[in-house]
Amino acid sequence: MIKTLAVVGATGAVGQIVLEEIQKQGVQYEALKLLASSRSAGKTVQVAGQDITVELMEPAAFEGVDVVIASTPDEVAAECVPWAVERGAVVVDESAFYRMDPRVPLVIPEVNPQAIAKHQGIIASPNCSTTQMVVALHPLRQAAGLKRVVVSTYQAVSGAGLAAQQELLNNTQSRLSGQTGSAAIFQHDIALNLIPQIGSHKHAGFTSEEMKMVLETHKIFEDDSIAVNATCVRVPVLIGHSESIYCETAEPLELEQIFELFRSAEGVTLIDDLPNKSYPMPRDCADQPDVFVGRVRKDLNHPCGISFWCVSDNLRKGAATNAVQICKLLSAR
Ligand SMILES: NC(=O)C1=CN([C@@H]2O[C@H](COP(=O)(O)OP(=O)(O)OC[C@H]3O[C@@H](n4cnc5c(N)ncnc54)[C@H](OP(=O)(O)O)[C@@H]3O)[C@@H](O)[C@H]2O)C=CC1
Ligand SMILES: N[C@@H](CC(=O)OP(=O)(O)O)C(=O)O
Repeated sequence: MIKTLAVVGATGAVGQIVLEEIQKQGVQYEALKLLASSRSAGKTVQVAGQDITVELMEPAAFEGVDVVIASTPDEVAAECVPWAVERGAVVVDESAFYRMDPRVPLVIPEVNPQAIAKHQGIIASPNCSTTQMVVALHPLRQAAGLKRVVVSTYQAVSGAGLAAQQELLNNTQSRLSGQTGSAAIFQHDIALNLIPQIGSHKHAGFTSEEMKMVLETHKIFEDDSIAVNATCVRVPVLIGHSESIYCETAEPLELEQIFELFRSAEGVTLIDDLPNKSYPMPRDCADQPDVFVGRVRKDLNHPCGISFWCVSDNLRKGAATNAVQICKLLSAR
């Protein structure tokens, strides 16, 4: 049982789902604190039928807190996470800021729960696009090794926070009424459009989001030899990231074996019936905790090549659900 649990960024796109997931997953705590910036301090949020006032996040707010789930922008995490750790709390952080720090475990409970044991006060939850891909690849890798991954993402606007969802809705209304919409959160107007840029230029023409998919996959699987090549695209969908994944295992797998691996994998739901038009789509997968897989095919030209389609709610398994699962693992230790 956690004595005092603090949710930082409780008013954000991810933070709001964290509050739901805490109840859904049955996290046991004596007291719950909600923290955010001065923009939201003083507002009331309902959690499990109880009104809780949002407090200002400042160093003293972490006095007496045992566990923190933090969902803030990177620069805010950089400042506030040490405040909590210095006061003895363990922090599950959703931001990208600490993920590649060698002292910080980067954890997906279905894949590398053992990594939690090495924490020194901070445990990071991975990037949303990386999480769903790694959950889906894990059973294939366990059965036959993993050499190469080529992934193209179709990422929902909610990946960029609450304000981004409003930008899609406003700009779509504008377009439909014959006007042009302005772009504040995204690089271009996202309405009825696709933007092949998520994050900033990072390395050799790849964006920061694409490089996260490479580096975080290596860290979680503890294997830098896996060749990962990502192209990340923003699409005009509210919730649910989709991914077209091509991978090459070290040993060949039969198609029926691949289906069976997906069917029995923890956290994976297989929906694959093309003749009956049945496959995962983001609208159907929103609000669900799992990673959905479908359109599974063997490469016609390579014995170890496998193609599949993967969809998951970026705010749930991509963020809040994963962080709350980590919190449950922590409190069970
Ligand atoms: N959206 C997604 O799919 C995913 C997001 N993440 C990560 O989760 C984190 C949160 O993202 P998201 O919820 O989408 O973002 P939002 O913009 O929707 O929410 C941000 C939250 O952080 C709070 N915050 C901002 N600045 C401060 C501050 N100075 N002090 C205290 N609180 C502050 C906001 O509070 P206030 O109401 O006061 O502004 C709000 O609660 C980010 O690091 C993001 O990269 C990770 C995986 C997936
Ligand atoms: N960048 C992701 C969401 C996200 O916030 O990722 P990260 O936590 O790695 O910054 C997206 O926009 O869909």
